[in-house]
Amino acid sequence: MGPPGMKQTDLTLLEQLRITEFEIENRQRLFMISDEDVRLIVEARSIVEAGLDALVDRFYDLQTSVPEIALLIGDAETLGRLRNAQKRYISDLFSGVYDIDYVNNRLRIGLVHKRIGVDTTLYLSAVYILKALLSDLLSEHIVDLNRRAKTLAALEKVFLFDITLVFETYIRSLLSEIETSRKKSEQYASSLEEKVKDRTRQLEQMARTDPLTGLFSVRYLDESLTRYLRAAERRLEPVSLVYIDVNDFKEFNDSQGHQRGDEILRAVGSAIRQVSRAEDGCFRYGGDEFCIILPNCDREQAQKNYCDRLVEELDKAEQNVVLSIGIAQTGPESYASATALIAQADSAMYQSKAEFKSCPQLDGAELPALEADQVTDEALLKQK
Ligand SMILES: Nc1nc2c(ncn2[C@@H]2O[C@H](COP(=O)(O)OP(=O)(O)OP(=O)(O)O)[C@@H](O)[C@H]2O)c(=O)[nH]1
Repeated sequence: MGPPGMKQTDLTLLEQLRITEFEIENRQRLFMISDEDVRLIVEARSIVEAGLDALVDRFYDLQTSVPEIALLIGDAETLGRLRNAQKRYISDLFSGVYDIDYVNNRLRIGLVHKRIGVDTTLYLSAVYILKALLSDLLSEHIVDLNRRAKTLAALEKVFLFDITLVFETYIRSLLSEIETSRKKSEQYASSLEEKVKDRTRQLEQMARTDPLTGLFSVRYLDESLTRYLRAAERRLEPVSLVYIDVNDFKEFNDSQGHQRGDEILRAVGSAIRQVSRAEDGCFRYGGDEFCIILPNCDREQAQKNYCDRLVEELDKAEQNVVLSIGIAQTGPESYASATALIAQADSAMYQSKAEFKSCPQLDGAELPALEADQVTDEALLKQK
């Protein structure tokens, strides 16, 4: 083919197949077509011209008697065109000029045969019949046996020369069909691969997300927290884990219905998203519980910059919802495991809840302050 970007239709058949004058001469040499062969063929021309119409009629009588050939030819007009083309071919054959034009016409025949679906067996049998008819005609008129044999041998060589050209385009056109379907199946495979990747991404996203709140699902909490802890350890930064539980959530469900319960959980989720930074990890732990990982954040900052703001934010949407919140900090001196940190934050949350339950009329500000060594992690109650 030509330079990249060039279309097949920009090139002639000869250019596509790289058949040059030199290549034509080379082929003639390979089939040993000598000047004498060409001369003998040209000398037989008058015999052929005189019998041309009858010969072509006979040829098509034989061809159309084969049902599959008659079907391929199809109609009288096509048959008429084929007769003329065949006459031109025989005239060209006996002109003795096997140049670029001649070759180009032969190549075109291969292409047309391929296009209309003439298989190679039918083509070869037609060549055989034509050659037999021409042999009969020439044998009838060339009396000198030696000359007759030489003329028929010369004809044989030119026929072979022609057949190779026809097959050349035939094969090339088959190869380009294979190439086209290979490209198509490659495209199909890569589009399929893309679809599978997209779907996998979607499924992963779905698996990672809690559908009700849009926060991350608990399934990834351990794995994710471990990653946060490793990163914090490398940078010697503290990490805080905030454990949140909705107080008396069951009551909302029981008295106002499950849908109302869902609405509250969504409101908590949305308040969490509102106050979280992009680098925080927000998880629904299950039921009415939530876990937030705050990287590079100590307990005090978690309380002031996160928990207080979260309570304020939730208050805008739900005035009667109270959260119990526990905070556990780890690092920068030493680092707890993910499981231990979750357990600490959970127990801090429980302690805070217990205090709220024993003294529900107090709000957060009035709650007795917890001693730092009283619990591993400070328990906090956020109450409105
Ligand atoms: N509406 C709704 N309810 C849920 C969902 N998941 C869990 N629950 C319910 O949430 C309730 C949680 O109740 P508990 O664990 O007893 O907690 P609580 O009522 O908040 O009690 P305390 O934590 O002691 O204040 C249960 O009744 C669950 O059935 C959910 O996705 N939607």
